[in-house]
Amino acid sequence: MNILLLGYGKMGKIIGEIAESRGHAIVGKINIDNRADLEKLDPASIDVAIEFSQPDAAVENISWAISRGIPVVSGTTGWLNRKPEVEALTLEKNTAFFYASNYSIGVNIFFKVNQFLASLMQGQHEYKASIEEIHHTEKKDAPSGTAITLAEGILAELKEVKSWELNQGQTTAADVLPITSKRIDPAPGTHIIRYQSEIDDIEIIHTAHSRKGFALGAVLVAEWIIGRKGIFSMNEFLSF
Ligand SMILES: NC(=O)C1=CN([C@@H]2O[C@H](COP(=O)(O)OP(=O)(O)OC[C@H]3O[C@@H](n4cnc5c(N)ncnc54)[C@H](OP(=O)(O)O)[C@@H]3O)[C@@H](O)[C@H]2O)C=CC1
Ligand SMILES: O=C(O)C1=N[C@H](C(=O)O)C[C@H](O)C1
Repeated sequence: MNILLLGYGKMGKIIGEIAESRGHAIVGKINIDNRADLEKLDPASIDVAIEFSQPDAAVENISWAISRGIPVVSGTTGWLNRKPEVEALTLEKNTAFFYASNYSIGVNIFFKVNQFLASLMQGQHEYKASIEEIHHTEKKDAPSGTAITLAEGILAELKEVKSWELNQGQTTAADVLPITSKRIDPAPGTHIIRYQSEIDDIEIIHTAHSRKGFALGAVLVAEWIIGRKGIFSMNEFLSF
């Protein structure tokens, strides 16, 4: 499989290594300073693009590939208000777009555990729910995309909670789910869900030990998406 890497930073580099170890070829490594190289590539020779760049570059990168009929696997966080645009372009060009805020299998199991726990907590009004996420200091967005997905899972189950907000320690209303973002090197990604009451606390934690799980997940999805058309997420990939 010929893979174009849109974004060749911390994630792009590990994805490239894992893809090559699985027998794939990397046909382009695109960063902010060599975007002009895109025009030297033959789109017909690219099987899939894997996009891990940065929030303000994601739509341009993804649209470049989709508009040439190249399926895209995207992991960039912090741009999802524009996801409908990308999805419409995907359908118009009859290609494929896959998005996940987190490609690690462990986190996707954690998403399910989070939603199940939230369903059990529905109606237990003495508990206050909160989320904490910890990442390295180079991270550009807050809260993390994973924390937002976790918050959406909780909001779907806890009827008394109406919205989430980025919070750095202030008291929040009972119907608001606070998300605290901490930036501590070299944390690859830790997410903690807490339900706290006067009597006890319940916590579930996912800790990534490296970026390998995110990168391997993205490569496995890139292998899976070949030949598919449409809009996909980890739910389809993992058959959850
Ligand atoms: N979904 C998931 O599982 C995961 C998602 N992520 C997300 O992936 C994204 C990338 O993370 P990470 O690799 O750690 O970040 P890095 O900052 O290490 O890498 C981002 C890369 O994108 C490049 N870039 C910036 N602008 C453009 C542009 N216009 N076109 C092409 N490339 C560009 C940067 O280039 P330059 O260095 O020249 O500025 C940099 O090399 C983040 O949004 C992060 O949150 C991260 C891990 C897992
Ligand atoms: O920027 C990162 O590093 C990560 N970003 C993703 C996110 O925002 O959730 C996934 C992972 O936690 C690492």
